[in-house]
Amino acid sequence: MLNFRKNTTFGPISLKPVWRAGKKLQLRDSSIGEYRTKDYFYIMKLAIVAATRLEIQPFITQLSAIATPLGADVFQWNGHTVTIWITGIGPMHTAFTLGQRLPAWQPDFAVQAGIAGTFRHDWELGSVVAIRREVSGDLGAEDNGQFLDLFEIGLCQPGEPPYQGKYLVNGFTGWPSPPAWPLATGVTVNTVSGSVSTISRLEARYQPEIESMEGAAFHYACLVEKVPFLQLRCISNYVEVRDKSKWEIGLAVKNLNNALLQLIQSMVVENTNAITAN
Ligand SMILES: O=C(O)c1cccc(C(=O)CC[C@H]2O[C@@H](n3cnc4c(=O)[nH]cnc43)[C@H](O)[C@@H]2O)c1
Repeated sequence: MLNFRKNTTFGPISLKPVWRAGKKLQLRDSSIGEYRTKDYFYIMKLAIVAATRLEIQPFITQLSAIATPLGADVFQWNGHTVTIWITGIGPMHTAFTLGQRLPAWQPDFAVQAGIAGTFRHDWELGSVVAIRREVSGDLGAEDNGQFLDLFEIGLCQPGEPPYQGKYLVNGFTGWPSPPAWPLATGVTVNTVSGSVSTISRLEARYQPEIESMEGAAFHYACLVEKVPFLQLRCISNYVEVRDKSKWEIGLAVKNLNNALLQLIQSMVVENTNAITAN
C-alpha cells in the first residue's frame, strides 16, 4: 500500500469537458427509423504516449486483440480512435514527437504511460501513480557547484504560462470518475539520478515523489496544446545510488499495462454506454 503525505485529489469531477471535446456521431435508430438525441455519442481520438514500445507492449497486444486496426499503431475501439505514439527516451525526443503530432492530430485526450523511479522508500515497487504536477529537474545553470534552475537565473518567470510556480500542473477536472491512482509530484531529468548529492538537491528543491525522463515534456506539450491529459507511472526502482539489480522492470511493466488498459477501457467502453443510455 502507498502511504501519502499530501491531499491527493483532482478536485470536482464533471463528465462534460472530455466528452464535449470529441466529435458527435449521429446513429440511426432502426427500430423507429429516425435520428434521436439519445443516439448521439462522442467519438474520441485518444493518444497513448510511451518512451519505449517495451513499456506498453502488453497493452498494444491486448488492443490488437480487442480493437480493429486502422493502420500502423492506430486502432478503432467501440467507435473511438486510439493511436500509439512511441517518442523515444528523454525530454528532447518526447518534446519533438509531441510538438509534431499533437497539433497535427489534435487528440481529445492523451495518456503517457511509463515506468519510473521513486524518492519515497515507503512506496512499493510495482505501485501505479498518476502525476499531478511535473517539474524540470536539470534545466538551468551551474554556479560554482550550485545548481540554479531557469526560474532562479531569471530566464523564466514562476507562474509564466503554462507554469504554476515552477510546476506544470495537470488541472484537468473532467474525469467521468476520479482517477483510481494516487496522485504524485514528478521531476523530469535527462540523466537518471544516481548520486546522493543530486538526489538531495532534487528532494530539497522540488519535493518530488517520482522521477522520469519524459513527464515534464508531456505535461508542457499538452498544456500548450490544450489537450486534456494524464500521466501514469509505475514504480520500477528507488531513486538511489545506481544498483540495476534491484530494479523491478517486469513487475512495473505488468502493473502499468493493467492500469492503462483499465483506464482506456473505462473511457471507450463504459462511458460510451453511459452516454448512449441518456
Ligand atoms: O542502464 C540500463 O541498463 C537500463 C536498462 C533499462 C532501462 C534503463 C533506464 O534508465 C530506464 C529509463 C526509462 O525509464 C524511466 N525511468 C525508470 N526509472 C527511472 C528513474 O529512476 N529515473 C528516471 N527515469 C526512470 C524513464 O522515464 C526512462 O524512460 C536503464
